[in-house]
Amino acid sequence: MLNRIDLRGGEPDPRHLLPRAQLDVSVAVERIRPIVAAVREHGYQAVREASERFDGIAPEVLRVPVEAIAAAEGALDPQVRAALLESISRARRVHDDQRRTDHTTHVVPGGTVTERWVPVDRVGLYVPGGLAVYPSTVVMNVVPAQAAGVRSLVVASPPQKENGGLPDARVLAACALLGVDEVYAVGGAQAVAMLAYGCAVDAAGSAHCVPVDMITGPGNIWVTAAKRLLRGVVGIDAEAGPTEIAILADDTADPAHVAADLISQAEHDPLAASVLVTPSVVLADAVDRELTRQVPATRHADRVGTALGGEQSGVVLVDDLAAGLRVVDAYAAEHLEIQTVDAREWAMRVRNAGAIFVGAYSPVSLGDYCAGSNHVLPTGGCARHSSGLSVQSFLRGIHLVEYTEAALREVAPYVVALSTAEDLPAHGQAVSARFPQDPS
Ligand SMILES: NC(=O)c1ccc[n+]([C@@H]2O[C@H](COP(=O)([O-])OP(=O)(O)OC[C@H]3O[C@@H](n4cnc5c(N)ncnc54)[C@H](O)[C@@H]3O)[C@@H](O)[C@H]2O)c1
Ligand SMILES: N[C@H](CO)Cc1c[nH]c[nH+]1
Ligand SMILES: [Zn+2]
Repeated sequence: MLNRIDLRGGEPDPRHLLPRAQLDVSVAVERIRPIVAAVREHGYQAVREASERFDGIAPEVLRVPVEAIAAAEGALDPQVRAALLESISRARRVHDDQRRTDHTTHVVPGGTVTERWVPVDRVGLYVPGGLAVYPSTVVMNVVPAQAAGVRSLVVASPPQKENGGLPDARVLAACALLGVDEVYAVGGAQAVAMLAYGCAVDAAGSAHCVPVDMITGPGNIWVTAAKRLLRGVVGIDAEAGPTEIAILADDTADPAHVAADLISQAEHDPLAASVLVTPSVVLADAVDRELTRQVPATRHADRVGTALGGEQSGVVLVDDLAAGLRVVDAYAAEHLEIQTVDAREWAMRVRNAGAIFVGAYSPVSLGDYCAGSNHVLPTGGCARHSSGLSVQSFLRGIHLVEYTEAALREVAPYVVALSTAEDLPAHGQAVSARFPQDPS
């Protein structure tokens, strides 16, 4: 069922053997560029046109009334409420622990550098709502932003025809549980553009969205492309696009569980990637049989079949786990499961992954909802350089430089020497001007 890539008996560069999905973010950027330009120029009208085109509904009032948010919470299924509260409480425990304190380094007597951690002022949190709806992503965005101390939080999520053009009711309820009351019924690239550029008053006079400083959150290829395009206008977190799972497994892994985990992430998106890396042909064959059995029975069989059959998914056969480790490191998956003997030891050797799920009882779905970890994670190989969403994502470190007169005098010759070396003598002059009596 899965494409098979055989790397045994050699050491070819695995980066060329595990392609990502054919529609990549750089191609998508060109397609959404006109949407972003239109929102910048025409604001509300362009947002509505794009919503009509891509979501099939364009609410007249983009900002969700606070009464609708409260009503959604009131109508929330008790089981979903309990699950969301548990998810919030576990995520809070982890993210509260990530808070940073200011730190002062005494560089020399009289000379200090203090690092102040200052939260971003206003943040736009994207919550997907196309093929699936994501109340859990409200939790994963809002909890770290609140723990960081962000003052102004706004959520954007696509309008749903089934909810009269409002975002999904469970998404709204999750916002209510977390105390977020600024929510817009906008999705896709138009939402990212609206958050970045702001949006003037709408026909009803109430959709005034003030621009944000930063946009975080996951989304499909179009959302990810818009974040890449608008990076610089606003800050963004890592590119958290179509979901990926890689599983490094040996023949101790249960093939039914491996298959279930591959399917679980493939159900997000036809562009999702599910990759098994193993030295065991026996396991690979057994997983294939399990997929043949399980896929037709799964609710989103079509989407899952497309994702698993795409060139971005497959089984990679390797000589041994050490070779498998090199493959998963080169791939840098959003999620990496390790289902091997000594799983923790292998996990500790991994260099590149958004999050690592260790052993038979830590599947990705646990992390998606209730582990306490964050599920907004880098995709497309961005795990080589970026982290998942955390408190740190919402903080800026600002250096406070404080030198006394004596400390500046002591270092002045070095500043002058370096400014001369760079042919920027005014820099040195700005220091020596403070000590006119000193020999230069
Ligand atoms: N990496 C992560 O951390 C993470 C977490 C959760 C979900 N995800 C991913 O988020 C994505 C959610 O996707 P989704 O589609 O369900 O919701 P979404 O909200 O990301 O996308 C829906 C929006 O896409 C826009 N759109 C649809 N077709 C378009 C087109 N042809 N051109 C331009 N815009 C278009 C629409 O405006 C719509 O509102 C999935 O790919 C999932 O794998 C990633
Ligand atoms: N697996 C997704 C991250 O790629 C997160 C998620 C939310 N809901 C279900 N799954
Ligand atoms: Zn998931």
